[in-house]
Formats: sequence, structure tokens, C-alpha cells
Amino acid sequence: MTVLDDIRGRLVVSCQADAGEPLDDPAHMVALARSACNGGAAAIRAQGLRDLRALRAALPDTPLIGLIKDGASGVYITPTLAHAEAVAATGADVVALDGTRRPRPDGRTLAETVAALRERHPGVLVMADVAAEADAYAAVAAGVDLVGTTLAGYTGGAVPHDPDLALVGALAAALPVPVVAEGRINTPEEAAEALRRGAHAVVVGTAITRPAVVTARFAAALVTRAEMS
Ligand SMILES: CC(=O)N[C@H](C=O)[C@@H](O)[C@H](O)[C@H](O)COP(=O)(O)O
Repeated sequence: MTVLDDIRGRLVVSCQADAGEPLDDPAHMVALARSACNGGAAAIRAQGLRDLRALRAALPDTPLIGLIKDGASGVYITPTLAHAEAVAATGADVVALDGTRRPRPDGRTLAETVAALRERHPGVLVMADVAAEADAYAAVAAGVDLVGTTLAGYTGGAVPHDPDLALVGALAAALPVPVVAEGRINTPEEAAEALRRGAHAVVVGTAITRPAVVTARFAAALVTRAEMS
């Protein structure tokens, strides 16, 4: 069984906390990840070397998708080969990296990044986080193992409210590699719809592991009600 077999048709839970948030502690991420696995998650996606090392040690048999966020705009998801190598060195099974066609900060192409990572870390899988169909075609040509819709809606303009399930469907129909639905999947129904549209797996983060954001949605709804009455 490969990691891709393990996650087929399943839920992957993203356990990430921004710096300074109350949950920004590897012990909290491990607790979130254990809870997610108890609830049926097949794999965990996580950010930052500290959290990745803690998760690998605590959950050695759970497939782990790792990344490093360097900044919050432009190419910030595992932006360079050095970041990708550092993620692979934590023991993550999959390295998720920016798979858009934007220039990378170290000047390497995505194809060069993938090739060098594979040479130094044989066996690691590479997931391209893309924003658009053309990104995905280029990423597949560059040799990635799977493609995620992670960055759809995050490369300019207002962030949409809904997940880009149309992109999931288009990529699943066209690509020769597994497509992971990721980004703003906020309900079980949306997760199921992503699978119906051909996703190999579904990543959910915020709706499960960011309680401040989820709480704010409830609180905002109550404020609106109070204003109307
Ligand atoms: C755009 C970006 O930086 N996405 C990040 C990628 O790892 C995370 O902040 C998201 O939480 C993750 O993709 C899961 O998505 P959602 O939290 O919407 O379920």
C-alpha cells in the first residue's frame, strides 16, 4: 500500500496554526491530529518543521503531507528547494509545494526542484498546490505525483467564499495524476461533492482545526441577527 492508496476516497485533515495563535504549539497540533484520526482522517497535512517533526514522532504510521509557509503572499508554500528538502527530512511522506507558474524565489523551475528533491530524498511524493488548470498541466509536466487545488482563489483578488469544485472536476477529468480537493471545503456535503467530481482525496483545514475562525462565523451570525431585531 502506498500513501496514495491510503488516502484514496478519504479525508485528510490540515492541522495548522498561525504564529502566536493559542494553538501554535506542536503538542496542540499532535492533539488535533490524533482527534482527527480518531474521527476518521486518513492523513494529516501540517506546516513548519517543528510541527512536522512532532507529528512524525507521535503518529509514525499516519500519512503526513508536509509544507513550510514562508510568508503569506506570493510564492510562500514551500517556495524553494531548500524548504522542500527540509520538509522531506522530517519524514513527511508527501512534500506539498507551490505549484503555480509564478517564478520561485530561488530561481529554480518546478521541474528542477522536483528532480533535485527526488534525487536527494528518493521515495518522497510531491504535491503541487495549484491555483488554475494551466498550473496543474505545467506541474504534471514538471513531474509532480499529485495536484491539489489549494491555491485556487489565493493568487489575486478577493478570496471566494466557496470551494472551487469546478476546478476539482476539470482537473480530475484531465490529469493523469491524483487530484486532491483543498481550499474552503467547509461542510461534509462539499467534501462529498468533491469526491463525486473525481477528487482522489479531500483536505479540510479551517472547518475542523481553526476554532477561532469557526467561532467567529457563529458569532458573526448572531451579531447579524441581533442587528435585525
Ligand atoms: C491558501 C493556503 O495558504 N492554504 C494553506 C495550505 O496549507 C492552509 O492555510 C489551508 O488551511 C489549507 O489549504 C486547508 O484549506 P482550508 O483551511 O480552507 O480548509
